[in-house]
Amino acid sequence: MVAPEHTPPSAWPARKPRLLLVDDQPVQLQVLYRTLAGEYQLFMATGGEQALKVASEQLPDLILLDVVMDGLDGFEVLARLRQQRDTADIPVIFVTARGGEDIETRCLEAGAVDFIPKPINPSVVRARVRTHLTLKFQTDLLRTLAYVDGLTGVANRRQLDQRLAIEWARAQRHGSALSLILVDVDHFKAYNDLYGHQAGDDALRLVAACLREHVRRSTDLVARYGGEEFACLLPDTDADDARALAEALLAEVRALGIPHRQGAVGGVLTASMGVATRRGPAHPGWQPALLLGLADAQLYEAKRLGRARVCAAVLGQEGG
Ligand SMILES: Nc1nc2c(ncn2[C@@H]2O[C@H](COP(=O)(O)OP(=O)(O)OP(=O)(O)O)[C@@H](O)[C@H]2O)c(=O)[nH]1
Repeated sequence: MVAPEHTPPSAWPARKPRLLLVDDQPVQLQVLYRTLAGEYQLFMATGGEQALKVASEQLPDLILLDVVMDGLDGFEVLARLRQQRDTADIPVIFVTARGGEDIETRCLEAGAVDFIPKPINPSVVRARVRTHLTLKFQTDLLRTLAYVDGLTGVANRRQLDQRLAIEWARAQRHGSALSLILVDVDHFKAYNDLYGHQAGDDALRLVAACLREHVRRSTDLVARYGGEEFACLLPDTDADDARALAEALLAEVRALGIPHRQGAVGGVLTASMGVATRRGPAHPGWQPALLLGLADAQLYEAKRLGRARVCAAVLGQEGG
């Protein structure tokens, strides 16, 4: 059975999808507006520069872009959208009067997902917009499933490994600092045994949210590293700052006040932290695994010394 047109496919978000309509002729914009108003949240631009500005401010789900415009034309706008990280993946449908024979091919080769000829047929526009939004939202969903931990909503191990490789290469290139905090919940097996697996899951969600709330720089990453273990990747963060942050996280996790009768201290759930920092000039033999290994060794040391504490070490020359 075909779903009625007003039933959004399941990958669609609960909010109204956001469309940016771009045409330098107000009459054409109005036609598009009348065709799509109601079902979508619409933004409009009457030129290329304005389109780029609105796109980066509003991050629409889909852009309907006129090809022939004064100033920046549609091809230039699309090329610039692709150069910006935030707008690079926004699908674009070109809308244009039939030009030369190869215009459709040119539009698709430039990276547009589709091409709609003017004068537009409203039901064709609505159908194509719907199709491309569905593809876009399915892609978003797959990306989320591939890179986000299902239980806690923070990054998963795959995302951590990829970001660590990127940040490691950057730190080596610039000789900049890169820190990693491994956070492991203390006596978590006992917690599960005492309070049940469901309560264990809830506790992991609370700890993840706590880490995310306090690891705040836009370049930082909080990830679930394994069962009851998390990682905080901190680019451009030297040993002292990383240690201070780890101490703060230690206090914040404890301050959650999650009761744990067999916890390490104070009858509440705590975590141990292992911190590793790389600094100074690049060393050709160094690999990201070295930073992970060092953080892991520090975590082990924190556990060995009685848990609910921070241990830290540095990879690289002193004062580098
Ligand atoms: N509820 C829940 N438990 C999990 C999850 N992942 C791992 N665990 C549990 O976490 C526990 C980890 O136990 P251990 O590795 O022995 O560590 P621990 O009991 O925390 O002891 P220390 O780390 O030495 O303080 C195991 O019982 C796992 O089953 C999860 O997603 N949900």
